[in-house]
Amino acid sequence: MISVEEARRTILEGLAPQGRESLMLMACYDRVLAAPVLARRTQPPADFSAMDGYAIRAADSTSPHQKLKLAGVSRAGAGFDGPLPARSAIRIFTGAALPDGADAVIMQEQTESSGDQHIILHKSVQTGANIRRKGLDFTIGDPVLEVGTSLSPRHLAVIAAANVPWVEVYRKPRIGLLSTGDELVQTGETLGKDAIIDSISPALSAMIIARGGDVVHLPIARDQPDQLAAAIAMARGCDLLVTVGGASVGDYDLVAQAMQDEKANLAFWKVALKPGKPIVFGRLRDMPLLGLPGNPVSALVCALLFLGPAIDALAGRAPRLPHPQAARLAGSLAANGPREAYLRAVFWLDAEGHAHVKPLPKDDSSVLSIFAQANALILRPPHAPKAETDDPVTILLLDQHCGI
Ligand SMILES: Nc1nc2c(c(=O)[nH]1)N[C@H]1C(S)=C(S)[C@@H](COP(=O)(O)OP(=O)(O)OC[C@H]3O[C@@H](n4cnc5c(N)ncnc54)[C@H](O)[C@@H]3O)O[C@H]1N2
Ligand code: MOO
Repeated sequence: MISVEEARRTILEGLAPQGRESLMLMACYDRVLAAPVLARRTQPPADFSAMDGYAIRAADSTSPHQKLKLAGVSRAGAGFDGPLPARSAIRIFTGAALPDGADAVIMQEQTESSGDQHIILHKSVQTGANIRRKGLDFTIGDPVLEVGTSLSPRHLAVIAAANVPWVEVYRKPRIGLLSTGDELVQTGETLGKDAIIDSISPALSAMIIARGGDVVHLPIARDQPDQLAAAIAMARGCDLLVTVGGASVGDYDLVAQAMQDEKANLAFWKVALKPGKPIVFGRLRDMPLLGLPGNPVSALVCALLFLGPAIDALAGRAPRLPHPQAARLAGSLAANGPREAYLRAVFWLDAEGHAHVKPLPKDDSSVLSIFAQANALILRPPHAPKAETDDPVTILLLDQHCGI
């Protein structure tokens, strides 16, 4: 059995974006840049006022109560035409271009109108006061964003300001999703005596979308080699095929077998992890295949630890994992066995901001109702000794960011 870390490294090593496309800016939210964004204009395009007030020569403000003639107006989008006349001021508004010859803006609160087309200055101002210089933000040709940036609203703002309407992004990874098992039916279908509802596909489907992939839904494959082979064949063109169930050693657990039959390159089929020991990874011809275990909690914990980072790598992002955090244990834990364990738990902050975590009961990998109450996992290294109330433990938060 290999470690969680080694398994993740093996999965990620061969994964990279499989294509790129040019998209309209407004369609780029949460996509990943495949080329740097270069500014197609200078921003601001000229020296602009940062305040409502008067454009002046700073030298005219040095003597107290200086009176200046009002020579015109400069508004955002409609600047004053011509140079600033001597011993004059131009009424100027925030975002308006500075007239030639002016080298400062005095805020209107620091002036007073004398009622005869003149103003009186109540303060002296320095050269450059309240001016946003041309190119303060960026200059034409400047790289404003780098390859690999995950585009959030603030990134869209700078791309728009740089006058870039089309953006080069990586194509979304296509993730095939294939559940296996004779017992499986879909939610809402008529239930046979031994039926189990496929609860994992809807969860993984949501996670794939949340992590930036497109889901290719494949039909449930029954526990027969030819059915599984047919379903796998339908996944052609996917960037990654995820199978669920059939990853263990039972007579009807066919995923590793199918990979051997197809002469796939099988990298591993067991990881020292609890829950989630039977997890398969390999390559079928050119397509990577991640075989998740069928127990629902195991499948979702494996998705968090392996599938999420794999989608990130295929999408061109740095692989994301929940950040480990320290918390005080509220309860007790038995010594851990040889597998790295992830225990369902509830985390909270007390009034002083200290983190606490309480392990949840029924730690069986089929029990979804408890997993649904958890907001954290306690991470137990292999062979961790038993732990008691107030002992420090490491937790991972199950927040929106991880997609589970
Ligand atoms: N002799 C051994 N038996 C098992 C081992 C082992 O090492 N030796 N490992 C156990 C562990 S750990 C797990 S986890 C499971 C994983 O088994 P499989 O990946 O082969 O999954 P199945 O046998 O197909 O199903 C297990 C369980 O999960 C239910 N299931 C399957 N798919 C879904 C789905 N899409 N939605 C909801 N529930 C699903 C299925 O009905 C079974 O109850 O193997 C242990 N056995
Ligand atoms: O993945 Mo299995 O949980 O370890 O039940």
